Amino acid sequence: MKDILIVENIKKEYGKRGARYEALKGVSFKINKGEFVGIMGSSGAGKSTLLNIISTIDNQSSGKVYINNNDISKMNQNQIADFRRDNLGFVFQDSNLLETLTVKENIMLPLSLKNEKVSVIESRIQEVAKSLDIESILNKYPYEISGGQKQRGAVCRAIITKPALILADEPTGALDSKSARSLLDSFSKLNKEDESTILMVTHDAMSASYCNRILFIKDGIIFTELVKGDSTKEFYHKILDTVALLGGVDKNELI
Ligand SMILES: Nc1ncnc2c1ncn2[C@@H]1O[C@H](COP(=O)(O)OP(=O)(O)OP(=O)(O)O)[C@@H](O)[C@H]1O
Repeated sequence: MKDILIVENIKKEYGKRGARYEALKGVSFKINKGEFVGIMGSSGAGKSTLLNIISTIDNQSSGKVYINNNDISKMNQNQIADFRRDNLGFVFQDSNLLETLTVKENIMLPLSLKNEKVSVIESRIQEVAKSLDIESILNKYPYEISGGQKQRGAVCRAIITKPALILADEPTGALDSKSARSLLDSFSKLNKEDESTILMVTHDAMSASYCNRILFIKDGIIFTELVKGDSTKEFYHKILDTVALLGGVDKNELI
C-alpha cells in the first residue's frame, strides 16, 4: 500500500525563550493512498497547527513530513508553491470562491494557472461538476448559489488537479445538516470511486463517522485512534464516547 502522507515525530513550538508553548509534542502517523482519515480533538489540541504544517503553510520546529514521497522541508518557497498546487487540494469551512468569477471560472483557476490546454480544462470541469452534481450552476456567481452548492464548488476546485491529498478543515462547519451530509456523501464517493485520499479536521461526530479512521489529538499528541468496522452506527457511537473521554463535548448534548 502506498503511503501518501508520512508524519514523523512532528513538534511545534510557538513563542520565544521564556514564553515557549509546545503545541505539538511529537506526532507521528501515516496515511495510505485511498484512505479517508479524520482528525478530532478539543479546542486548542493542535489540529490546525498540524494541518497547517501538512499544508506547507507553516513549518514544524522538528520532525519530518513526506507527501507523495517528497520531503517538504527541503523545498524552497517557489518549489513549495508548485508542489502545493500540483499535489494538494484544500477545502475550508468557507468556500473562499472568488465572488467576481463564475463557479466554473473558480473551479478552472488551478488548471488555468498551470496553463493547461482549454480542451483538457473543459473536459475535467464537466467530469468534476458531474461528480459533485453542480453542472446546472456552473455559470452562476457565488452570490447566486447556496452555501452547500458553494462548498461543492470548492471541492470541485480542490480536486480539479487530481491532487494526491485532499486537506479539509471543518468543511461542513458552516452548513446545515442536509447540505453537510450531501458534501460528506461527495467526499465518500470521491474516496471510494476515485481512490482520493482525504484528511479532514472536524469537531462533528456525524461528519467524522464518514471517515475510515479517526486520529484523536489531545494536548499536542495523538491520544488514540479509531478504525471503522462494518457498522457506521457503531463507529459513530465510539466516536462520541472518545470525544466525551477527551472532555470536549458532553455526549448527551450530541444525541
Ligand atoms: N501563532 C501562535 N502563537 C502562539 N500559540 C499558538 C499559535 N497558534 C496556535 N497556538 C496555540 O497552540 C495550541 C494549539 O492550537 P491549534 O489552533 O492548533 O488548536 P486546534 O486544535 O486547531 O483548536 P480549535 O479547534 O479551537 O481550532 C493552542 O494552545 C493555541 O493557543
